[in-house]
Amino acid sequence: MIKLNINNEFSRLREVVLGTAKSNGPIPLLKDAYDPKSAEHIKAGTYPKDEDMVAEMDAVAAVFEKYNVKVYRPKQIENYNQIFSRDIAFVIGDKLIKANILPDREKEIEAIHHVINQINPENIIQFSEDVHVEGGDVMPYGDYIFVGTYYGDDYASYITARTNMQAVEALQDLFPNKKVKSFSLNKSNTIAEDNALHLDCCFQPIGKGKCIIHKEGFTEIAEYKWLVDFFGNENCFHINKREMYHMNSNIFSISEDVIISEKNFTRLNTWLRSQGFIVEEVPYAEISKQEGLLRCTTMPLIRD
Ligand SMILES: NC(=O)NCCC[C@H](N)C(=O)O
Repeated sequence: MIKLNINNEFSRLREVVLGTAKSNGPIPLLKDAYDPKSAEHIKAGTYPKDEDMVAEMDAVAAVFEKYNVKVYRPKQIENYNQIFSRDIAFVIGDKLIKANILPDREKEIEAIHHVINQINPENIIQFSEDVHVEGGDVMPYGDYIFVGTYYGDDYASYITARTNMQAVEALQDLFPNKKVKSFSLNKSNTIAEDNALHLDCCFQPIGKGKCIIHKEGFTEIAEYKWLVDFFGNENCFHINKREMYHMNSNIFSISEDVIISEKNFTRLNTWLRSQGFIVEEVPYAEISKQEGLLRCTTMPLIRD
């Protein structure tokens, strides 16, 4: 049995699901892209190749091995994108919530049944169909659960809006003892620099009471300020539009002190080291072309 335990983004990691890039199938048609950064690379002829992404994910697997973290991989579905495990399900406390994900991605969950079968069925939750939620938008933080969403009436017109207010309510009902705090994120179906696809694309708490944050990711300045006050401005690493585009907030913590980060994130990695973090650098620039990075490709099951 897997004894789920996740209450934040940075306690010592013990077990995790890491996606796979082995068989993504042919380059998608532009009309089938569901995020603007993938679309940009389809148009430019620079869409990432499976073998390059496999090599990048192998580098992450090697870091997990170094830190004795148990890694589960999805079973292969031929010609299907299974890179971003984060979004298909997520763990809060001892519960695994199966995401009601974008229909284009709904087969991904089938490929982790060998993991789900090892979890007490009482701890597996599936919300009703009207509840849209993807794991990239959900972050437990002690007594809080932070949730990225989009408040606009035009929610349905954004393929980049993946978590609705029904999800915020459903999470509050499921965890009555936690404070569920929602954040409305700026969306763009066409311009990647203006699109905070998920909360983890513009914000992430890390160890030592710090966080990474991108102001323009938030539609409500008051909600952005709430986070800055909550962490304290001196503990916030502010990233600009370009850094958000490259997904600097989407690194991944193995513990309070150890962070896996992309090797080209020079400004971020220098700051992290200056704050006493150990930074394990990996190449992830090819994965990044699909508008996801390290947090997106991992789904933690057990932290201390
Ligand atoms: N948590 C995340 O931000 N996941 C990235 C998902 C990227 C994928 N191209 C998508 O649009 O669903």
